[in-house]
Amino acid sequence: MEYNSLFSFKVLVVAVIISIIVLTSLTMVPNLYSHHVPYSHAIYEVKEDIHSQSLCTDSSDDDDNCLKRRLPKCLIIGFAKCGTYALISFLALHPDIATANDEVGFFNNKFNKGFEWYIAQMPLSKGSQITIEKTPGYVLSMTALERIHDFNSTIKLMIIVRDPVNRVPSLYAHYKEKNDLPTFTKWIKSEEYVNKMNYHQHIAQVYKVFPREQVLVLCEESLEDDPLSVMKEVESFLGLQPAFNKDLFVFNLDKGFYCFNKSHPRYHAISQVLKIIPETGCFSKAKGREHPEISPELMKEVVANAQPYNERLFQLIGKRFNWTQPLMNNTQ
Ligand SMILES: Nc1ncnc2c1ncn2[C@@H]1O[C@H](COP(=O)(O)OS(=O)(=O)O)[C@@H](OP(=O)(O)O)[C@H]1O
Repeated sequence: MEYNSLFSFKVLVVAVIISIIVLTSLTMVPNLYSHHVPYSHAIYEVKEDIHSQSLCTDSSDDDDNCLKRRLPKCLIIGFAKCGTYALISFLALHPDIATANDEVGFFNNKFNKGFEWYIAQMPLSKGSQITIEKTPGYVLSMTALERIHDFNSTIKLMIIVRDPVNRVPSLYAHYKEKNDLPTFTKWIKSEEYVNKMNYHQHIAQVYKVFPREQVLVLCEESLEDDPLSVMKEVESFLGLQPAFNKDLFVFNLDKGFYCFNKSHPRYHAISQVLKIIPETGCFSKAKGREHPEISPELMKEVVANAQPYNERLFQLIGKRFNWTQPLMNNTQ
C-alpha cells in the first residue's frame, strides 16, 4: 500500500516536471503570427522557413500575417557574370526583401510551365516583403521582356553591367570550364565576344518595353568595391525603409571581395539558403574565378573594342561608370 502511494507520488512529480518543460518550451517558440514578436525577428524566421510549405493561400497578397509564395515585384534581368548573384544575395539581408534562391529562367526558357509553376519557385514571404528573382538571360530576350510586361507592367527591373575588360575574361573562364573554346586571342575576334560588350543594344530593348524609372542600371565594380552604397541605391529604388549598414559586410583579404559578416544576426537567417562557404561567409569559388592571363597588347585591343560600345551605353542610360579608358596615343 505504502509502496503504491509512493509510486503514484513519483508518477505525479514526473508528470508535473514534464508539463513544466513542455509549457516552457512552447512559450519560448516565437509565434510568427503574434504581434508581440519583434518585427525583425519575425521576418528572419520567415526567411529561415523558406523551404517549408505555404502556410496560407487564400488571404490577400498584402496580408502581412500571411506567409506564402508571392510573385516577384522586382527582377534582376542581367547581365551574366556581372555580379548578379552577389547582388541578389546581399539584398536578401534586407528584412523587406524575399529572394528566390536559384535562377528560375521562366520568362525566357520555361514559360510553358505556367504561372503556377513559377510561383512555386518563389520563396515564402510576408505581404510587406518584395519578392525578387534573378535570371540574367531575361535581358537578352525581347520575348522575355514582353512577357514580363504582360505579367506586370509596373514591375521594377534591375540590370548590372561590368567593364568589358573584366567581364570578357570572366565569361571566357566560365565558358572554358564547360566548352572547348578557341584561345582567348581568337575568341575576342568572334561575334559571340563582340555581343558580350553590347550592353547598349539590350538595354535599349528594355527601354522600349518599360519606362526608364522602372529600370535601375548598376555597375559591378561599385558592387565589388562598396556593396553598401549599391544596397542603399537599391533600397531607395525599391522604396524600402533603410536597413543596410556597414556591419553586414566584411572585406575578406584572401578572397579579395566583400563577404557576409558571419557574426551579424541577419547573416544566420540567410546563410542556410545561399551558396556561401560557411567558414568564411564568402561566395563559393565559382564567384571570383581566376581569369585568363591577358597580354598588355591584347588588353589594349579589348579596351579599344569596348570603347564605342561603352560610350553608347553611357549615353543611353545617362550616367557614366569609371571603366578602363584606352591609353592616349602619346603614351602607347
Ligand atoms: N562580393 C563578391 N564576391 C564574389 N564575387 C563577386 C562579388 N561581387 C561581385 N562579384 C563578381 O560576380 C561575378 C559573377 O557574376 P554573376 O554572379 O552574375 O555570375 S553568373 O552569371 O550568375 O554566373 C564574379 O566574377 P568572376 O570574378 O569572374 O568570377 C565576381 O567578380
